[in-house]
Amino acid sequence: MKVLFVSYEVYPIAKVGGLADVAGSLPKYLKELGVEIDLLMPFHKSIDKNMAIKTDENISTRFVKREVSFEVYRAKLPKSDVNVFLLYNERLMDSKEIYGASNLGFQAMSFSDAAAGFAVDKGYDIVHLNDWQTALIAVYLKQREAKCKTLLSIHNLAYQGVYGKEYLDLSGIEKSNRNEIFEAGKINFLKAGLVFSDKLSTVSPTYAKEIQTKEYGAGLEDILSRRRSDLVGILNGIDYYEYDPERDERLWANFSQDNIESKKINKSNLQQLVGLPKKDDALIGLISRLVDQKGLDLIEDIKDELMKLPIQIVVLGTGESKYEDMFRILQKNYPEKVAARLTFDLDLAQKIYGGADMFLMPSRYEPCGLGQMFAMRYGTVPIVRYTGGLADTVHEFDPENNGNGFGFVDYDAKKLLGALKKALKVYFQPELWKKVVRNAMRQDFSWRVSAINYLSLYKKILEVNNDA
Ligand SMILES: Nc1ncnc2c1ncn2[C@@H]1O[C@H](COP(=O)(O)OP(=O)(O)O[C@H]2O[C@H](CO)[C@@H](O)[C@H](O)[C@H]2O)[C@@H](O)[C@H]1O
Repeated sequence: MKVLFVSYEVYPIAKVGGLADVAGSLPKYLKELGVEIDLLMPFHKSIDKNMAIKTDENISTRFVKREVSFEVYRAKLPKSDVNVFLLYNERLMDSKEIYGASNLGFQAMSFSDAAAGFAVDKGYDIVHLNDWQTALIAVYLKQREAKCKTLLSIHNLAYQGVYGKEYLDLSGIEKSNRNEIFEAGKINFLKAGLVFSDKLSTVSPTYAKEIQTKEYGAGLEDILSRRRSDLVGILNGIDYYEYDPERDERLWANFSQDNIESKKINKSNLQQLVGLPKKDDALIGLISRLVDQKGLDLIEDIKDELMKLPIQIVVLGTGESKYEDMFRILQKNYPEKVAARLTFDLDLAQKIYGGADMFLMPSRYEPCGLGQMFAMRYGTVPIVRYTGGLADTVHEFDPENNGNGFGFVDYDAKKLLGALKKALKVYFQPELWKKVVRNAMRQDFSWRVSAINYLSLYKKILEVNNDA
């Protein structure tokens, strides 16, 4: 079985958020299961030119109205045997930011058209698409009458790639394929993928159900519920080789379930690094894109009450200025309690996962969420809103000492405060706290199980193919 996994982000080559983590790890595990899998991504301007070798191949668009030619580069996914192909066009890749191109819509469309050609030329059986940026591949494959099948994975329904009519004209999408993807004068790239892909998946079972409702469907609930028999939720995993508290060189001290005490060394070093006083207060980490999805307005609502609790907060994130400002001001007003690092820093992220006591993720919606999984792997207890993948991975610590975290259901700031207080109560009983930390560390969030689920899905897609 030959699979082409297509993504705009692949860790460690280019990363903005969780999509990169998935694309940089799932293919490795599928390869171990015997799938012949290659990655395909744009050669973003931010990527070091020396990491890949230029091949003598070029691949051109076939449908988009202004023909675009891409040079094909080749590399290996670091620490693996997985091939990565990168498509480069100097004019289209004109920004150091992954999503900063002057014409991102046209870039994504041209990349998708060329990617469809690449998949056909190389004879892949399945093309695995990820999010709106690659969703048009399903349409272009259909227009090529290609044999290969498609799976579209939704990592975040809120980003859909919606563009004006001129993009529909530019796209070269045939009239017969336009019906559902052109609405109210706009073309919707993600919807095109939802209509034309053979199978659909999203990154947790709960989110798969939620997105069929008006509350979470972001306007696409109808097509998603119509296609529910083709839609599955497969929980993301994390890379257990790359993220291992026993070996992680970014930590000051390594630790394991049997040696949780060493985690304290990381805490005090982290406090020093970010300029917080060394105290026994609970150190809460928050690592996130600072956007509405992540429930940060709940923090804003209770910030004064929060500052009265025996806690310190270390925030690492970039995003909307209203949230960056909120944390900047909190740090200014409470320098002993809040450290805000408004930057993108993978090294600091690991130090926070390793050194914090708790990890805060009060998301409004969360397709899967990786932050809480990294946190648990490093013995950092999650406090979450039970939605999407957070509901599938975090379970309330109870009087029988079962459970790996704390949370709340209603999207309500007081409920968040209540969850934090529950966590603090346990935190100040060190023997009990060790139990919840151990429970969190004992979870298996590796790709082991989920990769097998993807493999079964690939097989199912090909069975459909053979029957046809
Ligand atoms: N400033 C910063 N510095 C360093 N690292 C930072 C950072 N800001 C964020 N990160 C890292 O980016 C990743 C975020 O992943 P998440 O899955 O938690 O959310 P995201 O919304 O990006 O992903 C979307 O896609 C993923 C993958 O499917 C889904 O899990 C998720 O629910 C969905 O919203 C984590 O690895 C985190 O450590």
